[in-house]
Amino acid sequence: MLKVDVITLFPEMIEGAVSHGVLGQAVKSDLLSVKAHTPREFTEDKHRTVDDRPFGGGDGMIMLAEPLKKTIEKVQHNTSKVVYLSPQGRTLNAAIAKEFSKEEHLIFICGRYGGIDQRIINEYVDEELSIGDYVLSGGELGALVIIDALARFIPGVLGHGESAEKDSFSDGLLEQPNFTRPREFLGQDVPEVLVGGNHKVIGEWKDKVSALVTLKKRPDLFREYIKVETEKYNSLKKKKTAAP
Ligand SMILES: Nc1nonc1C(=O)NC1CCNCC1
Repeated sequence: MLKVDVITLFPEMIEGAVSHGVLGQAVKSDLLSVKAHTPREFTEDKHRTVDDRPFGGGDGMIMLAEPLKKTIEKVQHNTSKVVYLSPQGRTLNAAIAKEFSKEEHLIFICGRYGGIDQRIINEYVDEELSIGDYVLSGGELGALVIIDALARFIPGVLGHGESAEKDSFSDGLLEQPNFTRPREFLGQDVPEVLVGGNHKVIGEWKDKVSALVTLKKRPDLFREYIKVETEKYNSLKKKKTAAP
């Protein structure tokens, strides 16, 4: 079972978010463990200080190294992967979420204020990860986005018949449009093919429309998809011609 420890000044943000929906069910079913830890537990002064002014001046306070060190060392063991949420990291995508879902133990460090002391990054952080090119007030929402995205790749988390492999982006394409009852709404009908019951034809329709939606909305993704599929085809062809 993948174990996730989140180091945050606001543990209730994490605890609340992982107790609902798909994530809540995954935790309840012991498919995933998510625990939050605050560096304030490891402060010794009466104000429970976790930040201080940056050397060299500048805006924003910096999270102190000592309470972070103690919190990390409380949860860390030899198979831990320590991830710091930061705009300076590589940007999250489905492939990274899938990669992370295979880890044994993830520790997410959520910075607040201006960030954390660089010596913590140098000493403990295996990877910085960003959820996008913008600045948040804290790393907690980033950690939750990653936890939600990676959970979908853990076997058993999604319902029967559902699979993260069919999610948008997982096969490199956006998802086709979805419909449910009624058959007609606001003068718009459900595509006939989807109510025809022929699963082969429905699957072909979904694949075609998924490619068309991607071409229209994300031509960059579509170009990458064509490149990957062409490489797969060429490699298969090479194997066939090489085979005795
Ligand atoms: N973008 C981001 N992806 O992950 N974290 C991000 C972020 O903006 N973190 C803040 C940076 C300034 N200090 C508070 C946290």
